[in-house]
Amino acid sequence: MLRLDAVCKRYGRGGWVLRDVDVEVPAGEVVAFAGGNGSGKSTLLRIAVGLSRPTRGGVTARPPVVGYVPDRFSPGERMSAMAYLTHMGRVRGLATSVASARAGLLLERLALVGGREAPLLSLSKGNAQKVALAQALLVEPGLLVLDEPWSGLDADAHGMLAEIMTDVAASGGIVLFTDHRESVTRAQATRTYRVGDGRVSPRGPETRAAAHRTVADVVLTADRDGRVPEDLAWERLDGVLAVHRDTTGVRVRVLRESTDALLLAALRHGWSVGTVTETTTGHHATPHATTSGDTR
Ligand SMILES: Nc1ncnc2c1ncn2[C@@H]1O[C@H](COP(=O)(O)OP(=O)(O)OP(=O)(O)O)[C@@H](O)[C@H]1O
Repeated sequence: MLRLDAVCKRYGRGGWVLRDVDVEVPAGEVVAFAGGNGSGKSTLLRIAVGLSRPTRGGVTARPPVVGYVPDRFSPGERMSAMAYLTHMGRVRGLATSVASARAGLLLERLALVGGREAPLLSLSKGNAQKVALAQALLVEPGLLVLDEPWSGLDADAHGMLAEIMTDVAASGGIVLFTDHRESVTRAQATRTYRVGDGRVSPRGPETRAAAHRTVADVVLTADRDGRVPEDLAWERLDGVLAVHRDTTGVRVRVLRESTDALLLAALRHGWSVGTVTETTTGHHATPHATTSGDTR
């Protein structure tokens, strides 16, 4: 649970950026804040994580472990991604060996390009973004806050990011993120708020259906007769949240309501269905249905 109560914010003597913002987020939710440039989204996130103080009102029930990825992470540091993350892990209370093992795993999962020993200042925007994300995940966060997290990330990392967000929510954490694209907020969030004119208001049908969302992890493999299936732009199919390709096939996380359409498309393109595992994201997330086997 995270609560923003009657939060108001102005910078100095400027106009009100946020006025009387009331937001209550139960554990297990992925919440999007959509709004135009300068509407106050970043301000809202900084208040939620505790980096900025509201002029009036307050934030209560913030989970103790917070991971934050700012909209821009451009460290002018010569130290490498590994050294930086290990150091940040130690700052967050991890032993050096645990911090460096965790850093290594995260950089591998996020597929940092250019090598983990490259100086931070030499990283591209997208790769720096991956380091910022790894930093936020060094200790499993109860609150993960991401400011425009998709900007600059490549397609593979898009899928991975969506998967990470779902994982945090599935283990009872809260995820807050901003994006100005409605298609993204609709696909990724369990509830969406619109930020504009200083106000933050709930939006869209997903808000009402929010509390528990069921997703399916679909494992697809090459057909048994050895025919090589056609690769699809899985990321573009309806309801797809994450895509992970490996040598044996592809794993796709998809909203339950879009699972049948995804399976149909896969079968039509020569894929074989390995397993379909459903998980409900929400407060008490449990895997609750599994089917397996060749469905052909
Ligand atoms: N530190 C600051 N000092 C003064 N004004 C600020 C500060 N940070 C933000 N603002 C102002 O507050 C308003 C909201 O900015 P904010 O960065 O929160 O918006 P945003 O919705 O995140 O925008 P964008 O989508 O362009 O990143 C803007 O008018 C901005 O100029």
